[in-house]
Amino acid sequence: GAQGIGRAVVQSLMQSRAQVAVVDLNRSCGDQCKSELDSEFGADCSIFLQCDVTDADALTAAFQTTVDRFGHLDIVINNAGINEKNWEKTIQVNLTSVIKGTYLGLEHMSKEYGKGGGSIINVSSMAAFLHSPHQPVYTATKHGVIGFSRAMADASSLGGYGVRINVLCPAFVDTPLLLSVEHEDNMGKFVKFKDDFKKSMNHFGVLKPSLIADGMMMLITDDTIHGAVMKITCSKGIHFHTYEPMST
Ligand SMILES: NC(=O)C1=CN([C@@H]2O[C@H](COP(=O)(O)OP(=O)(O)OC[C@H]3O[C@@H](n4cnc5c(N)ncnc54)[C@H](O)[C@@H]3O)[C@@H](O)[C@H]2O)C=CC1
Ligand SMILES: CCCCCC(=O)/C=C/[C@H]1[C@H](O)CC(=O)[C@@H]1CCCCCCC(=O)O
Repeated sequence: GAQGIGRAVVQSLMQSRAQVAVVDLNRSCGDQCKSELDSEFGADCSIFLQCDVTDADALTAAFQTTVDRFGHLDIVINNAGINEKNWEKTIQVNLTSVIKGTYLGLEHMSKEYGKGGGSIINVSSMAAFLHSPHQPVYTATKHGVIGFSRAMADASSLGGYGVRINVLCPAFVDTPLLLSVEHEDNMGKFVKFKDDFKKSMNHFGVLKPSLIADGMMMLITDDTIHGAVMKITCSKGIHFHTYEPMST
């Protein structure tokens, strides 16, 4: 992502000397992000690829271009997310493309395909734990991201893929997406519940994107974390959801 949480994560990755492909639909935002990264880190360390993640062929090509450019892939972050107005599109961006991005990540990183392993982080939301009348389909997609990622993490363990798969669930974060909740263009008919949403935001507080980047870097660098669901909230900071162990 070229803005919001994605932009903060790119900054942290590049400060840690990673080479990064920024994939985003928004060309002007992507161009601006790329030129900022070039000034700070040099032009060879990043590429911007304009891509609609719901276009399966374009997403496949973006992965291939990245591998062609940098030689291999170690980390995939499926971060793109939109709000509610067009519910089918919301499912395509928030869930279908996360699944597609995970499968493409495995094609390029899994030991099953003779690759060297890696790490995938799928971005969900605290909306997966505390549902909201303001965003029913957004909420459903974020539940879906967790279910899919946990099951894939188990598949990766059992299949010896060598790829860690984790989920990150932020509460409210100060990004352009958060401002979108005031607009009918993004929320559709649920915009009328915006006062409720704002009340919840005032109550729980709003996080800085840099804290989400810190959580993301923990998931990337700690190779003991696999199949985990990280939550980030104002009240508890970075922490993990605990699940009942599965009965056998
Ligand atoms: N901001 C918040 O309060 C929270 C955000 N999240 C999640 O974090 C993720 C990032 O959100 P933010 O940075 O806040 O949003 P944002 O709107 O600031 O950034 C999202 C980026 O995704 C890109 N994007 C949207 N549709 C796309 C598509 N079809 N193809 C490619 N790129 C596309 C946008 O151009 C934008 O640059 C999302 O999955 C969101 O659901 C989760 C919890 C809280
Ligand atoms: C519109 C995009 C931003 C979406 C932010 C988000 O994911 C919001 C989730 C809220 C959901 O809609 C209803 C809520 O209550 C969620 C936020 C909850 C934050 C909980 C923090 C708890 C704590 O501090 O302990």
